[in-house]
Amino acid sequence: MKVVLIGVGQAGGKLTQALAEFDHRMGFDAIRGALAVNSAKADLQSLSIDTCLVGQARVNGHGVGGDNELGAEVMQEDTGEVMGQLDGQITAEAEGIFVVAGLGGGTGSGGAPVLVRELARIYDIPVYALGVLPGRDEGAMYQANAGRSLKTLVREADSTLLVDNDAWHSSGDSVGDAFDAINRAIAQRVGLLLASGEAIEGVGESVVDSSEVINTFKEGDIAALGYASAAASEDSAENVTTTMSTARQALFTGTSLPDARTADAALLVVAGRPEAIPRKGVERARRMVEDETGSLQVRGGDFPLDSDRLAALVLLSGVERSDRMEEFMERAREANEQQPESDADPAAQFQNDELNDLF
Ligand SMILES: Nc1nc2c(ncn2[C@@H]2O[C@H](COP(=O)(O)OP(=O)(O)OP(=O)(O)O)[C@@H](O)[C@H]2O)c(=O)[nH]1
Repeated sequence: MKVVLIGVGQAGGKLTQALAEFDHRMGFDAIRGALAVNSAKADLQSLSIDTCLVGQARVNGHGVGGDNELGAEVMQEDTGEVMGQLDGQITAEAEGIFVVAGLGGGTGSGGAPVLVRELARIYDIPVYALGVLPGRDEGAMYQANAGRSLKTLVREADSTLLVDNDAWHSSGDSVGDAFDAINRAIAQRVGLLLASGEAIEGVGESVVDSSEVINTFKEGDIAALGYASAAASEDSAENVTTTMSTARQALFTGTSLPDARTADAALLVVAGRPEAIPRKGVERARRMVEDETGSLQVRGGDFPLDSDRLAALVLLSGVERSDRMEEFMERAREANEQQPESDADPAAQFQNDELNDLF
């Protein structure tokens, strides 16, 4: 699936860069453009992808300090500049746009929904959000910001693929190291999903194509992505059990949103050398995903990849009823009530009482 990525805020920019690097390193070429947008100049300077500074007139390159209403406002004011920079990148071959952001901060949290809405208005291709939920130990402001941002993203985006920072615990010795490890893990999963939806000439019908990814996303508001891999034998007949156990692991312990299991639709992709992928195993694993998610719309297919391992990717669409989502929304609602009354323009993007009717 050929996509253009737009990272908003610090997490969004770093994740976008990690995705572009993974895509390049693997030789996939699914990512046709990558732009980082931020109100903090310093955050953009450390990136090697294209960048766009917004809100200079308001915050003079210093960021919005976790104020996501201000994040929404600066994006609104400078949308034209961002769109101008995207003009040459979103070409006719692009099949989707991903707006990537950490939902707990200011620039990404407030700016991403504004950008998604604007992109959806202008382009005919699907506009997705890739959003990072703050971990449980992050403060009330982060939870409230993420709740408000998510509320708007769900309304504006074709689908919101959520990644929970709590889904990966890293042994990195600093917060920066831990984030880098999380970003690499996310880039690998999302990068494989995007690449697996690329039409590859001369391969069999069982190979996943971009319409299957798009149609799976279409079935729900919030999506999660599971991943696991294992060493494989060269002979596909010996890999039936491995395919089943890897798919189970991807679904039960490897999702980007812990506990996400019931879904409205799902896509199982088994990646590895074509001669090592057992057809019977893929079909059995697909039926297992059907049983476990309770969805009757579970697509399955292969992704030829030159690797000694077999990997299973499970895209789950419509996971808003998961325990983690409900727990997060409850905390976001509580945190939102504790926030001081907003003095922003009532027509502004976020309204505090909106959270009460989420989902
Ligand atoms: N996975 C991941 N999460 C991150 C990273 N950096 C920050 N976060 C998370 O993202 C949220 C904060 O968002 P940032 O992207 O730092 O903030 P911002 O959008 O730049 O907004 P301001 O700094 O307020 O202008 C928090 O919940 C962090 O835990 C990162 O590199 N990777």
